[in-house]
Amino acid sequence: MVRDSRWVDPAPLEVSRPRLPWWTMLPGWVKLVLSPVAAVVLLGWVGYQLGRVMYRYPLMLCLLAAGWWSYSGLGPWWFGTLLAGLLAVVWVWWWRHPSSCERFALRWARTETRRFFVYAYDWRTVMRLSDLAKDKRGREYRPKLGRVRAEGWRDLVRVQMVKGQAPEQWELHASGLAHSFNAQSCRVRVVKPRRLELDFIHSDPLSCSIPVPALAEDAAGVDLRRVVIGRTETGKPLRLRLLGTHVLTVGVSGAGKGSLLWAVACALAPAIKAGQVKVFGIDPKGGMELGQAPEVFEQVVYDNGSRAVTLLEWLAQEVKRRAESYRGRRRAWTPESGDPFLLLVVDELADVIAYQTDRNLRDRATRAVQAITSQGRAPGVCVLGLLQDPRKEIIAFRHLFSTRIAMRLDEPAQVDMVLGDGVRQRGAAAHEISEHTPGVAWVKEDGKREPVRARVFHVTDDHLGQLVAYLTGRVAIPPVSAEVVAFPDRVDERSGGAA
Ligand SMILES: Nc1ncnc2c1ncn2[C@@H]1O[C@H](COP(=O)(O)OP(=O)(O)OP(=O)(O)O)[C@@H](O)[C@H]1O
Repeated sequence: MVRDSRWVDPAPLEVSRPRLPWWTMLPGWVKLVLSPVAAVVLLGWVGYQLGRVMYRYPLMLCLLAAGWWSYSGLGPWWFGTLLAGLLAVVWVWWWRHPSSCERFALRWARTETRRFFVYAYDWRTVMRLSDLAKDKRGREYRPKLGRVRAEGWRDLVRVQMVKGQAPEQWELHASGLAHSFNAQSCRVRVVKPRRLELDFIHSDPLSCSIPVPALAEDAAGVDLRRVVIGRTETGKPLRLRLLGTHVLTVGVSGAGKGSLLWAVACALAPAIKAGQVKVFGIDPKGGMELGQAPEVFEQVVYDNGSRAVTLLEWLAQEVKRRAESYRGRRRAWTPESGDPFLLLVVDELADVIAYQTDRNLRDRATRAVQAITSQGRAPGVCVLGLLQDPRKEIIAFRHLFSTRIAMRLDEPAQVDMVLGDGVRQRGAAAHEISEHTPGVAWVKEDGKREPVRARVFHVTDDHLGQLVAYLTGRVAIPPVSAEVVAFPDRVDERSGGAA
């Protein structure tokens, strides 16, 4: 027997009604009149797509056409012979002249294959799964894949963002994008409104140390706006500005801060010798660093006590004196002013302005450094401060250093403190610099959006010997090489001794 026989309304039919394109509703004669226009538009679209493919993959298309022609026209033997001949030519070219082979053949081939098999192949899936594509009213808005350039160690991929997107969204997804496209890391750079360039990094071009070049002879070649102290990851010289700026370098112990300061000294050597640049130094570590070549300095102090503070206060006075003497005559220091350019190097700045236990000395040192950094740019005085700990309690006036260099650091928060907010998200991961690559650093100048990754020259004791010889005119004494004596064999403790 049926117990509950009440009538229940059937569920409404839950299927979406098919939507026909608008033009199917047009009357037949209108379709007839418009059909030539539609055919022209269709042909134009097909031509545009074909042109795009030919523009993106010229090498691949030429090779495919030549392969098809030789295989079908000449037969498999000829095809195999021509292919082997082509490979042999490329190999010999690469062997005899690798740079031109790389530039004109390998880079093209690599770019087209990586574009096709890596980026174009997976683009749609990766955009959807990373939430960078949007679905609105049944229409998908997907970022467009633009130009790809494979340089071997990195792929540069241009992207056109969808409307309403911000580069910050891409920065948040950078790590996921790197994994999706099998890269070690991904950096996001803004090229122009709506256009981004993604750097997919595959290997580190700065993994080998870079020797310091021979000392220049001519002081006229020293440009204080572009002092070359290393090489960037793109192979260009790393140019550090000293005139009109102050430089703060932060890195853990062993990050290579010493190399950086000696690379600056080597680059300035002709100007130091000619008296156009005078370098002052404070090394609170008892001279372990600056004491290696004291001849570079006009005056150098090996502690953080009253002598260091007196030097700082003298420099602060000099800044004021110059500012007064230039008043009404010139806006900023130039070599024609008659004064030398002054560079103050403070190794472990924290020891001078934070760790000094005598409060009076600490306050005087802090006031003097603040005075030099806030007023010294125009009168030709520059501070190069080296530091291990960038916290606010250690240095509250980081913003007065307009060039900041982050060498290897321990934590991401330290990178933000040194380089400023948002720079780490753009790729400047100084906390990920390997301990096996001392001297690698991220350089950020105020006014330039993009940080630069570079490695400073490796300055060895030999180079320092040459630098001292160059400045003093004395013959360089090669460092004494020690003979390593093997440990004696372990003596049995029971028989009366231990090795
Ligand atoms: N640019 C470089 N290229 C290759 N090796 C380097 C470079 N700079 C430094 N090194 C090596 O790294 C080690 C540490 O360098 P350095 O003493 O300059 O570091 P640091 O940051 O000054 O350390 P600390 O703060 O303890 O003085 C040294 O053995 C040095 O030879």
